[in-house]
Parts: sequence; structure tokens; C-alpha cells
Amino acid sequence: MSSDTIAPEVGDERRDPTAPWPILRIRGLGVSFGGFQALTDVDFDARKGEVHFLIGPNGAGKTTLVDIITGLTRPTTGSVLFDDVELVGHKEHRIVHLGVGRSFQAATVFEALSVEENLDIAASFRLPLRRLLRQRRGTRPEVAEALEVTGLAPYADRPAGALAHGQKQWLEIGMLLTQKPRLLLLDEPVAGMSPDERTRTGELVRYVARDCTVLVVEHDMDFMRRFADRVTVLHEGKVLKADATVAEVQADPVVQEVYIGRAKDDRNSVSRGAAGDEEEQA
Ligand SMILES: Nc1ncnc2c1ncn2[C@@H]1O[C@H](COP(=O)(O)OP(=O)(O)OP(=O)(O)O)[C@@H](O)[C@H]1O
Repeated sequence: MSSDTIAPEVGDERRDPTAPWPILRIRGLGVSFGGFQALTDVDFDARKGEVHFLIGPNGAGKTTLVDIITGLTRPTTGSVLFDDVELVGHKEHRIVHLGVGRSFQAATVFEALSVEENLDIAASFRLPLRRLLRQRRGTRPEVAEALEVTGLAPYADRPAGALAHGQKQWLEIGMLLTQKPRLLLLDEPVAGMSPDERTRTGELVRYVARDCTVLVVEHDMDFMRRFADRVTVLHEGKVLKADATVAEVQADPVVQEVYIGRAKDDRNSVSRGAAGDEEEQA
């Protein structure tokens, strides 16, 4: 057992073979920035193999929470257990090596390199230098798989900079997949996408969740309704509802109040039908 490993008292669910294992356990998380309390006493779990949405109005603390999980921000209080390993205190690169991948709102790809080269570089991140320098022939299996699942195989030789917005997001997800993460954090993956691109992204996320837990920060409520297994709602740095189903979130009057009360144009309403959302996007 490594020094990172926490004693088994936190792993009770694993003794029940029918209970999904909470691979991510967040407890008592708080952070303040120069006296402003951005997160207060945040608790929630994400289970192995689920697509877990993190929603909440602007400024609720969603990105701050993702920044803490990935080691970009250090919390003032609390704990982030990933597969029993405490992530708080680790540097970002160490957290990546533990199996946590993250995408950003603006896709971070190398525009001048081809799609395949981008995937190849991402897939190389665990390799020692001497293996990187060794000449290889053909496409590595993990790169081939990423090309396939993202639908980017026909564009393998095209510069990433020439891809459409949605395709760049899928490339970034593909790059993360080559690193075989066990937890993938996606920050507003469908922002700026067409309805078709959103559907394609949702299908990709569901595919990824076969081997990996996916935590999605998203404002698009139609996307959440279609693709979430569980949902946690943040409001003003606190958990309003943790680990709920989509139906529970939609039926919750307090969640409704937070969204509808703050967004008079109804853009963020969690109970609207898909048709309503698509009307709005048109
Ligand atoms: N480094 C920082 N210094 C000071 N305040 C910060 C910092 N990072 C975040 N905040 C504040 O913390 C609060 C939560 O911000 P955060 O970006 O996490 O919200 P969010 O839910 O992701 O919002 P959005 O949906 O608009 O992206 C905001 O009031 C923000 O201004």
C-alpha cells in the first residue's frame, strides 16, 4: 500500500458487490480567495463508470471544484479521494498520472500538427524519452482507437487547426483517452456546438464512460437531461443537491428557484423540454 493510500474505512461500499463504487469522494471541501468564500463544505461522490453532471448558475463554483480536483487550486479545507488516494496536495502532473484527465472550454490542441500527431503526442506522455525517440512505424493502437471513437479517422492527416469547432473538442477528448484516464473532467464540452455536434458529443461521453467515470460541467440543460446518470447542483459555493437523478433535479423546487429565479430569460431552466432548448438555440 503506498503512502497515498487511505485506510479502508472509506471503502465500505466495496463490500457490497451490488453498490457502485464511488471512485471520487469529495468531503468538506472549502476554498476562499482573498476572503471570498468560493466553496463551502462541499460533499459529493461520483461512482465508477457514471456520467456525473455538475451544474449550477454562473459563479456557483463548478470550475473552482474542477480546479481543485485537478490540482490547479489548493483548497482551504477538505479532502478529494480518488480511488482511495488523497489528491489534495499533489501537483497537477502527478494527478494526471494517477488517471485524472481534464478538458478545457477552449480545446487545447496543437493547431499546426495533424490530428494523428496530436493524438500521438498525447499518447506518449507516459513513455520514457528513449522510447519516444525510437522510430515507430504505423499507428499505435490507442491512437487508432481514439481516431475511431471520435470519428476523426478521415481527418487523421489534416492539421488540427483546420478542424471545425466540435471536431477540435472531440480531438481533445481523444487525446485524453489515449492516456487511459479513470476519471475524465469535461468543462462545458458542448459550448458553441450545433445540435448535431452536441448529440455526437453526448454519444462520445457515453462511450467513454464504459471504462471511465466522466464528470461534466455544463450549462446546457437539454444535454444534461439526455446524457447524465447523476447530477450534483452547486449554488453560491454550496451543494444544493448531491448525487441526484435527472428526474430528482428536475422535480426539486429549490433547484428550479435557483435557475428560474436567477435567469429570467429561462435559459438555464432545468425542467424545460428538449424542444424548448432547441428553439432557443436556433
Ligand atoms: N482565482 C480566483 N480569485 C478570486 N475569485 C475567484 C477565483 N476563481 C474563482 N473565483 C470566484 O469564485 C466564484 C466561483 O467561480 P467559478 O468560476 O468556479 O464558478 P462557475 O460555477 O464555474 O461559473 P461559470 O458557470 O460562470 O463558469 C466566482 O465568484 C469567481 O469570481
